[in-house]
Amino acid sequence: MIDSEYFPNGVSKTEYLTAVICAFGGFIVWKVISAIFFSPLSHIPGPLVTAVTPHYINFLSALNRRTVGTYSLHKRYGPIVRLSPTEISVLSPQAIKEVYSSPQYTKYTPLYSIFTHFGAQNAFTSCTREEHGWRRKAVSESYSLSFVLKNEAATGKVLRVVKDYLGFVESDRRVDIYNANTFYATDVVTGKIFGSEASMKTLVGNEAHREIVLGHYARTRRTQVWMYIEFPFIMNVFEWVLFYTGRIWSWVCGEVIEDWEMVSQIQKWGWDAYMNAQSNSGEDTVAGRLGRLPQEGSSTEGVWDDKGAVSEILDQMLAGMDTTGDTLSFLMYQLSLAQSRNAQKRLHSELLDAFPKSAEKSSSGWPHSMDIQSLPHETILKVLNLPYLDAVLKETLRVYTAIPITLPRVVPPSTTTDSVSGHRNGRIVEGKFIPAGTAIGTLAYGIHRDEVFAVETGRRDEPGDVNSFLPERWLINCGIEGELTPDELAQEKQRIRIMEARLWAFGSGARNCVGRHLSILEMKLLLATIYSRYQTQATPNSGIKITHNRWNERRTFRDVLPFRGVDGVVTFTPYES
Ligand code: HEM
Repeated sequence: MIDSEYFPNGVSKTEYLTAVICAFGGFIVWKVISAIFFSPLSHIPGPLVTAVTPHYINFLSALNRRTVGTYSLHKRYGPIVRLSPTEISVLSPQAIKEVYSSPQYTKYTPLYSIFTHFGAQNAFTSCTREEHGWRRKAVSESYSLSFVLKNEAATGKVLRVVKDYLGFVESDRRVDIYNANTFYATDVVTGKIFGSEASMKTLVGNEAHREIVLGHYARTRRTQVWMYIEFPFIMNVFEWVLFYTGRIWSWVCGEVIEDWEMVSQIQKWGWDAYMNAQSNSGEDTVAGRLGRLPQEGSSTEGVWDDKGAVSEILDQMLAGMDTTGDTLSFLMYQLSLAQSRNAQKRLHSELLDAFPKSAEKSSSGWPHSMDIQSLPHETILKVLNLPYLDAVLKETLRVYTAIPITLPRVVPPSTTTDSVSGHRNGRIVEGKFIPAGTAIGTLAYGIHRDEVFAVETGRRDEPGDVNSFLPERWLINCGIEGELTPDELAQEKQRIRIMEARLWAFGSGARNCVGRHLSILEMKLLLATIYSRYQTQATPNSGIKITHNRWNERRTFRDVLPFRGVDGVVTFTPYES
């Protein structure tokens, strides 16, 4: 009889099990050691755990701490840091130039592909230079500085929405600025795309439009976007299951579910507005231009159908709504805090000096009177060049940049061998060889905390370190009056030029923000109108019931929450006339 504790060859089961466990353990140890010492990214500085697994950075994402966590790693390990076995982060002007100025670094698709609409690519999501170039060419003219400022009708469209904003504030001077500013940015960008008549009218109280916008930013939607970014595989499987369940349902019940019926409210609105814009061709709008493209044959390199055009339009709409809305909210909230009282006073004085109340001195009565539909070109240029207004906006874009996260690209292959390292098939970034296929990116949050932004004001109540909000750092001699020698003046100008070159809120290279001129114009026109008329004051814990408190709802997509925990209500008090 054979003892059940032993195999026929005499080896005990315990010995056998021990051998299997040891072999498995050895395999794991070998995998870990080889990942740490021999993997393609093992020579990149970073915590050991990031050489072995992507779960460290995924864990930070789950805690809403990816951006600040990556920045801390840079502070510890320097300008290049490994985030996972297949991803690195870089933080230097040279690396930005290498990665974002070269069209060979393509976009990293798991992040960008969630911004496609109706299954069609657009300028933002297209990956390679070939896919992107012709789309970008087709849209960029409508957003160039000269086109945005082209005529009084173009700027008049923005002013009409500024007037609606004033009406919104006048109806209740305690304003949930998050909603107000998202509404404002939405009405402006849809006015630009579809024309004033066909735009969204959220500020003047169109409830259906408000519901669409707020629904788009509701917590569930944000979580969904976050899931797509962090767990693309799970979400793709989920989508696949949903798609085939729909097909089986159609087959069993005979009820056909069209693909477009599964799209969101805002996508449906964009589709209808685009179709209407094609039949109302009177106004020169972005939608009208895009609709005409295929017939005019302007896009020779690519094929443009209705789905492609609507995808492009939705991309512009969504890219222009919360970026601009959030920037305005951060700026207004910061100015409304007690510590910014002087900044607000200074802005008000600058506006009154530039546009005195007496109508004959002011070019049109604006900003004190809104009985106008457009402003002369010189007035617009004057607004754009007001130094303190400009400084406040730049400082907001620096400290509270609306897209602080890593913008990922993929390292391209190379055809030549690097003469210094002898490596093939990859690129040298920050002096290190990075193999082709590695995800690489930088984050504005970190770039904007570089020492070049630090200033010495000499005042204890105005710390000039990189984390404080100090618009004065963008002014010559930090706005402190006094004579400067020619050398000192030249140094100051150089200091500001360097800071301007580092400001990365709108990205850089061929994929930079197409809407930045529109965005700056709309923000400055609104801010000039508001701060020449009103004092604003933050009212934390206002007790106002806010149905969609987006302030607290933001997930990792923008994981830096400057004003966490406050309800975002600001009181507008008119200055004595
Ligand atoms: C404060 C406001 C804004 C900020 C901070 C901002 C920021 C950015 C950034 C950083 C990028 C580059 C993304 C990347 O490289 O992956 C970008 C791209 C883009 N933005 Fe903006 N944006 C703003 C407003 C707008 C507005 C008003 C529009 C309206 C048209 C817009 C449309 C776009 C589009 C279409 C792209 C993709 C460009 C391309 O890939 O060719 N943005 N934006």
